[in-house]
Amino acid sequence: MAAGQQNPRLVAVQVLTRCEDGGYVDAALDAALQKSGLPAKERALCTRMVYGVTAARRRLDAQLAGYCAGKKLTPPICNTLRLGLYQLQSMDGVPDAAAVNETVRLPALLRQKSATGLVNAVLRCYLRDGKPTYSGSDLSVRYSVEPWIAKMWCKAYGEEQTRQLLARFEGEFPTFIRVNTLRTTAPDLIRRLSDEGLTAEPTALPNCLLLRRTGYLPGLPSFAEGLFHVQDLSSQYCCQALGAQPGDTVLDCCAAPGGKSFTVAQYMGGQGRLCAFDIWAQKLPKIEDGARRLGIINLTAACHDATTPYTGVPLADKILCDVPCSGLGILGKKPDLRYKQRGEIKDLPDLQLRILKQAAEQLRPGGVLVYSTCTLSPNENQGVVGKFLRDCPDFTAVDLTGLCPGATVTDGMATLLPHQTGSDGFFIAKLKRGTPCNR
Ligand SMILES: C[S@@+](CC[C@H](N)C(=O)[O-])C[C@H]1O[C@@H](n2cnc3c(N)ncnc32)[C@H](O)[C@@H]1O
Repeated sequence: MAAGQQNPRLVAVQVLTRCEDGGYVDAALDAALQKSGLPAKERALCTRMVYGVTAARRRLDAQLAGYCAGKKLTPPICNTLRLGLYQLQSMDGVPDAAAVNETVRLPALLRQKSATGLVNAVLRCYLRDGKPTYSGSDLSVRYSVEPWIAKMWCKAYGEEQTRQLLARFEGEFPTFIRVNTLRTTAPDLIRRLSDEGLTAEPTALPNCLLLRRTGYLPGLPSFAEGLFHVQDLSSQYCCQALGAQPGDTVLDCCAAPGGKSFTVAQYMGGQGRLCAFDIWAQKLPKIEDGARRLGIINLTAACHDATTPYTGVPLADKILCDVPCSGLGILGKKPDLRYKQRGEIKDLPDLQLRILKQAAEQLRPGGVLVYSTCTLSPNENQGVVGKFLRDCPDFTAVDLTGLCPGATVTDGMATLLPHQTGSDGFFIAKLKRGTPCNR
């Protein structure tokens, strides 16, 4: 490492320590990497370490407890030990000797030199023991989630499904993209991406492609030309469920950063009216920039709190309520969500129901509303829709059987479990408003 250059492990420990008080890993890492001046390869290493240690934190702590009993650890030293153990367990490309030697240097760099001996002793002892893996039967420790999450899933899906679901979150998640049908076709985009060195494959869903190898996608000429946007398969099924048609009036109540609005606009063939709302004005430029890049001309982005009436907005043919949620379906991509406390998300079902009921007021008779989340929490999913259907008898659930291969459909509503669909954990309910004669 050149003199004065940042150390990727040091940056990783600093980010991990900063996030322990509740900061978001992705934001803290982005900010630290920008300041760090690290070259691309070291940035990738640092990123892998931060995400990996975060995803395994609960299990690493359980294992470290056996080596550090009775020792008082400061947060930076605790994170140094987690990082050391993680490298020895999960980073095949880092030789054991390098993992230990580089990690043992960190206490001095963190101005906690007195902990050097402890870090050295713990890591060498773990190596001498033959790098044992966690041998307990507690799913929440083995797969590193808060106990209430494992318990909730065992109750909802059974223990074996929960094990498979949690194991899936430890693997790599593929990248899916959405063909911009306003500008190209799937076969043409596949050829174009191949010229740019990427392998894209069709999926069961038309115009959804799976990328086998990815790099920095926004750097591709085809991206700059607006031929696609990145969007998970589950989100694309959600947009398909809405069934927007050219000429429709469509509201997207919780639209930022805009991925689903863009796909819906493509189903609309650029014709009709698409209002993309979000409560945060600072998020609107992301929607507007994306729409501009993709050549979408029938989308208007505006600031609106979806729990309040939509004044001056026409009744809609289709409404998408992709509500704020606990995100438990995307633990593989956002590892810090594994440690959400139940209390932090207890108010979400109430907010989600208020957003859904307000949207319902804005739907024309005979219109269709899709309620979706990227969480696997029955309270936020079937619980909210169940209450809605009881309170709003002019709505019925449209059966989503057959929408997405591998999805579990109960009472017409689809739950997408990642180990069954190969995509994000997701929930989709399609609700139709009766026409005056059948209300
Ligand atoms: C799950 S995200 C939406 C993702 C988006 N549909 C997409 O596909 O790109 C939920 C969004 O709801 C917004 N939001 C939260 N509370 C809201 C409210 N009361 N009214 C409108 N939007 C809200 C958040 O700012 C966030 O952007």
